[in-house]
Amino acid sequence: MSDRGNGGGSREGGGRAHGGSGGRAGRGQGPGARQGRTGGDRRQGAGGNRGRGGRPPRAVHDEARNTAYDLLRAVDERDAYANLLMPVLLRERGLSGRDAGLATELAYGTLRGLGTYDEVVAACSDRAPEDLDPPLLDAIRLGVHQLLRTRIPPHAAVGTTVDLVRLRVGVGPSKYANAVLRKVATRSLEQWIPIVAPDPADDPVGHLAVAYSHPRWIVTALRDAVGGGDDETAALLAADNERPRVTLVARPGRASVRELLAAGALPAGFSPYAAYLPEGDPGMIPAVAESRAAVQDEASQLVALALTRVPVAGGDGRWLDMCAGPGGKAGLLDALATHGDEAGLPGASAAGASSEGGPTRPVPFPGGARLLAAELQYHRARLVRQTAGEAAVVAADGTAPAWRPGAFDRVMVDAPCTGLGALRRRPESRWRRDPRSLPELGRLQRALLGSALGAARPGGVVAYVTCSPHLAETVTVVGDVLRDRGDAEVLDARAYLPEVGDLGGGPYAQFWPHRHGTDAMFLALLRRR
Ligand SMILES: C[S@@+](CC[C@H](N)C(=O)[O-])C[C@H]1O[C@@H](n2cnc3c(N)ncnc32)[C@H](O)[C@@H]1O
Repeated sequence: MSDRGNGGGSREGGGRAHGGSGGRAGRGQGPGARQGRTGGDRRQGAGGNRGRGGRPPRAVHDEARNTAYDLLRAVDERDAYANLLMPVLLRERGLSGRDAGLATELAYGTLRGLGTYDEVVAACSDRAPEDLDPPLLDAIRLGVHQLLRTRIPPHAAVGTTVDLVRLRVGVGPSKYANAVLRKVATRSLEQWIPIVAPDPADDPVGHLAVAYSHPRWIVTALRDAVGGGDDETAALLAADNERPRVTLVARPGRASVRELLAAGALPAGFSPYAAYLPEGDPGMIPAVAESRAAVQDEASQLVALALTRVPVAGGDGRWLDMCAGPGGKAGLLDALATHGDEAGLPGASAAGASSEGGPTRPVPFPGGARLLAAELQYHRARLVRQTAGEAAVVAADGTAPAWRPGAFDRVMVDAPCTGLGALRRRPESRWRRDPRSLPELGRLQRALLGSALGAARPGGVVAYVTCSPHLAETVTVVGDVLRDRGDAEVLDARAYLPEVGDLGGGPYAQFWPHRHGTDAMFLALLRRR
């Protein structure tokens, strides 16, 4: 993984294990070379795992921890996506129930927290984490996660990690891991943070980066976007470290929230088509298995719904989703276009609101439209076909449109972005994102939004959406495109989401994990003049 990029130098704290004079520890070096670098720690391991007569006992194979470890190695060695690989590993190894839950929690928690953990490791060793052999470092991180963020007893956290290192890395490194972890175990996470993180008075961003395990540039970007100071930034970063709840969408005309509730889901807070699944495999719910319902973040549902609620005068039969793959929003838009917004809005009616309420009042769409879903990548366009059954789906470049200008009444452009709004979902992604991708993404975002406005007819509506709150991808893009084109006006997106509060100062709507429990999704609604 690329960059830990944290807040800066650790301050001296708990006694460091003596790692000797640098050099990489690991399989390449004989264990003898490393013995003694761990501070000459001859004491019994904290796991009590030294056998009689001083000989180490046979390490115990622990399938859940081994699986978590293999996931960490795959993420590091071959850039695997944790949330795609983990289900495969669990299936291959026959892990289910508590073991599957443990393996997943340990792997994802370690990936999220490693920015903090590496600073603690640095304070407990005279070798910098980056000088350690990556397999050893990953195992130690797994142990630190168990010590500092789980209820696993310290002796078990240390003992099982030492066993893991002995089995998977070597006997010498296991002694080093034992020494480091025993030092880590002398303090709680709350006690380590003031020791290893920069002083918040001197370096607030650096402090937050270490305390909440985010790269520094992401802390800066999120702090600018949330605009609420360090306390609110801390709440946001903390929410990024939580496992997101599983939210389902019942696609109108195909499934109902009632059906999802009957299958064990709970009522949702905002979207009339959402339900929360507290536990269990969503794929076991018939409506999900039959693609009538799906897993979809509530903010993703609401931005699609908001686009359909803006009244448009004249015809309203042609909709476009310009960046549709893999098809989450297209699946909902397709169902809304075909069957209408069945759930409706309190106090609004499809018949009267448009004429009586003026052009800004939200209106439930009555149905009878057709969606064209476009996606650049052919294999992702195929996925859209599975979710958007009534839509026409094409593999097409939205910046070089195959459709006539001004052909659509409503256009969704859910632009490619850094994904900083969905860090909760992809545990390793914060370490892989690169701020150097922003200029190129910005060019594409501007081109796509310009093209979306070109595709909308005068009076038609465009939704510009990103799963990132980064200002360079949100307000800056919209502002630049509006200034250059001069043929669109901004609507107050919040007016089309009356069930959601706290969406910011407008006219855009910004969702937040710590405020809404959703991804940090951004929505701008624009009307073509
Ligand atoms: C943020 S994702 C869209 C997610 C999708 N709306 C959903 O809800 O499932 C952005 C998508 O835009 C596609 N894309 C990138 N450049 C594009 C272009 N020039 N034209 C059309 N699609 C493009 C990407 O392949 C990616 O699938």
